[in-house]
Amino acid sequence: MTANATRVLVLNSGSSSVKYQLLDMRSGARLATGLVERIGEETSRLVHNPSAAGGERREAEGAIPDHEAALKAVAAELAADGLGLGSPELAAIGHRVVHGGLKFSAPTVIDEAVLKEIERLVPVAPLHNPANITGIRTAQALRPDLPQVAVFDTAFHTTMPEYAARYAIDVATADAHRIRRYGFHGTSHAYVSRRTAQLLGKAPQDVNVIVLHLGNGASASAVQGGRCVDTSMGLTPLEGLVMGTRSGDIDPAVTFHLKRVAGMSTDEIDELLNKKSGLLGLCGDNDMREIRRRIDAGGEDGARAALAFDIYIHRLKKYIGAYTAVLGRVDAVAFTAGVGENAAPVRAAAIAGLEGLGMSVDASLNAVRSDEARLISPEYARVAVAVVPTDEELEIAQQTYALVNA
Ligand SMILES: Nc1ncnc2c1ncn2[C@@H]1O[C@H](COP(=O)(O)OP(=O)(O)O)[C@@H](O)[C@H]1O
Ligand SMILES: CC(=O)OP(=O)(O)O
Ligand SMILES: [Mg+2]
Repeated sequence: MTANATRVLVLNSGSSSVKYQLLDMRSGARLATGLVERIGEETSRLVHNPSAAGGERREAEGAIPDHEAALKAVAAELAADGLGLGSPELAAIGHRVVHGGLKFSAPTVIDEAVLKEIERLVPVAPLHNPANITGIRTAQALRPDLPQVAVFDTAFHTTMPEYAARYAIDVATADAHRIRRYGFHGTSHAYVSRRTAQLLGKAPQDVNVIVLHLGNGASASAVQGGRCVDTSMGLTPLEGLVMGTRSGDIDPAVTFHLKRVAGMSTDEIDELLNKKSGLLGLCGDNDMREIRRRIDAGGEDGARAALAFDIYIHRLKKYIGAYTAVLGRVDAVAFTAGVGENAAPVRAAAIAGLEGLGMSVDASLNAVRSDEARLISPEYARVAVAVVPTDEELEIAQQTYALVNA
């Protein structure tokens, strides 16, 4: 790596999307940001924004069949602005990797052994790890000389105490198959809990925060003095909150029933719970904007959307209550990710009725639209309620750059 290599490209490959950012770590500039969504459909869309590097924002629609094609399209867009992967200014590529099991509690330079371990974990992150592997392999082929770094969603949760991480099942069976709670979205929970402490003017070690990461995937975590002590996702990103298309918590016997009585196969049940459940399964929509629109329109259709919304909120409230008990003292509740940052009605409904826990939301502060971290609780409130935009890409870039310069 040369002294001029101060840039990091971050790839956040999801099940059907790739988000990316090119950052200059010396100046802090985000030279390019972008997104490929609906990969595998006819209507894939690429949005590329190199405005910080003086380029023009571009949007293209058309079929992008898989993640490899998506990454090649991203590489071509970057190259068109003189920001291509061939640039000598590039120091490293940082990859979000969703499942790192117990092996990886820190960012890791990727070699064949690391890739093999990420591959071994595919059965416990079937929507995510395959996309992450494709991202890594494609980037390696384009720049074999460059360090590629994996930043794991599970890393932040490795501090969970054993009594929070273990399921109450036979220990020998659990250990033989490494069945335990790993937790996900850790990069976001780490960033948001630290940023919340900063917003309160305190050091992370002095603050207890409940972080609610509400995107398409959603998870809650209890962060005590900067360390994660509990989180809602488990062996896989299926447990916990109601999500866009995932059920979150259910009685595990539902799966036996679906198999024995409904005659479904294991793969069909997997698909049902991961892709056809959650808000989508409940009302036919997984986008909170559309759900709010239907509720506002009223009628029978609105009532169906309202029930889905209420189920989503009820689960969220239960986790806020549970993590209040786990933490003992809560200094802040922080809402983040697509729904948490944008959906004021979700924040209002989740906190409504929690005055007994010292939590409330000021309606006019909650209605403000902003990209900044901000408080939405009234001044007198015992617990701060905050909206804190997450920045997984910045966090991944910083961890990647620190590792390759260590
Ligand atoms: N303005 C908005 N109002 C309400 N919900 C929104 C808004 N913008 C985005 N969302 C929600 O955020 C979700 C995407 O969140 P995001 O954190 O980007 O998810 P992911 O990273 O899992 O793809 C959308 O599916 C939608 O439900
Ligand atoms: C782990 C996980 O659920 O990630 P995402 O929200 O990106 O689907
Ligand atoms: Mg996300």
